[in-house]
Amino acid sequence: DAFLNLKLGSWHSPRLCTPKTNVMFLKTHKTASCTILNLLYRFGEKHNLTFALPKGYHFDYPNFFNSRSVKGFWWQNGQHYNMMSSHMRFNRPEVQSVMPADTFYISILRHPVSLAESSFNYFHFLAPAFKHSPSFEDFIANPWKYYIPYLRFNHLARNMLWFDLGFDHNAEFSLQSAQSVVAEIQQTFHFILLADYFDQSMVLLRDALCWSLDDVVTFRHNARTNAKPKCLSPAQEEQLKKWNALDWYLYQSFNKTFWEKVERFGKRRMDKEVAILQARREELQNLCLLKEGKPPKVKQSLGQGVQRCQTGYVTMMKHTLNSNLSISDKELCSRMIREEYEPVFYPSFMDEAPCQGCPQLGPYQ
Ligand SMILES: Nc1ncnc2c1ncn2[C@@H]1O[C@H](COP(=O)(O)OS(=O)(=O)O)[C@@H](OP(=O)(O)O)[C@H]1O
Repeated sequence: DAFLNLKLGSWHSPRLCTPKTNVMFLKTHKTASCTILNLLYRFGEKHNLTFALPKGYHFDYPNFFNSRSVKGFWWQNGQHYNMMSSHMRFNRPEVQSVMPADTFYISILRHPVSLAESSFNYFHFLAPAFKHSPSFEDFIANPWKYYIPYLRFNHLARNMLWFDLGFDHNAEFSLQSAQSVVAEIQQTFHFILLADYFDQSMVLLRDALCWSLDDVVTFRHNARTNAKPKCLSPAQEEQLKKWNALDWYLYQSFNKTFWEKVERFGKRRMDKEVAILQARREELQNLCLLKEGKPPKVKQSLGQGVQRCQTGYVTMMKHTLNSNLSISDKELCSRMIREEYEPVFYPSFMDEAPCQGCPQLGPYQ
């Protein structure tokens, strides 16, 4: 059925809604956010949209977002952008001063247990708490031995999503305050995606934005190749949830609303659209990528400066294009594999690389 629809090109049929072009994506860490960035850049490029870009590498992360960190922004000019999508610590009034009033706000969460594992590996040398723990297991067993609250970058080791969304990641958990934070997020963000249900998220996103299905087809970006599945015990998982109690509450809340949305969308319809999305991804992977979606490993190292999305402390998957592509397929495929801040593929709306002139170091240096 999915393949039949695929062949008939049903997702190209005209929609009875107007595609949204003003989108703010709060790019949280280790949540498939580079993959989302890829689709936003592609959509922006296709529709000639403007992006609010940081003056440096990030919007002054981990400090709160300030409109002064947007390249070329001068609030007195009353200028606005269509899209904003780099890492930041969210600050609603400042973001609203840069983005138009009808902006569609989205962000993405991931289950705190797998998020912690990804974060421990990726940010091992950046978060002091991780750096000083001999192993992930040691950290889980006794995080307070390694964690000093409010030490710069230690938020990457505890309630990182809560922090990125602009709240105090060291606050004691209380149901009342957690509920009020969730309510505030719900007031600001129109849709919270879940990395753990990426394809379902894409189907809902496409529906909410009135985009085409091809607009939300992506390859997986920024994945580790050396990620051995960690066999954590149920007790260790519980410890991690307790340690990240604010993020765990956040995740549970938005997981619940996510599945309510799926219910409203229709489960059968969801299954069908997910199947079409997956079939299209496979088709594009077969067309574009060497060895059908099994890209060769590339050891990233600090100082390369190109793929700034990647710190170099872990081995990342690097997509490699098939060599015999036609000119038009090559253009399509190049866009599909474009990483965050890859100057070679800078679209026209990025007149210069945001990192030009920056020291060739990894993130946050
Ligand atoms: N499509 C899709 N579905 C599910 N998961 C995905 C997807 N794309 C990327 N990923 C995983 O997201 C992790 C990278 O997240 P980010 O791109 O947000 O990282 S970063 O903060 O910008 O460095 C990284 O997780 P780990 O591999 O566990 O580290 C990616 O594998």
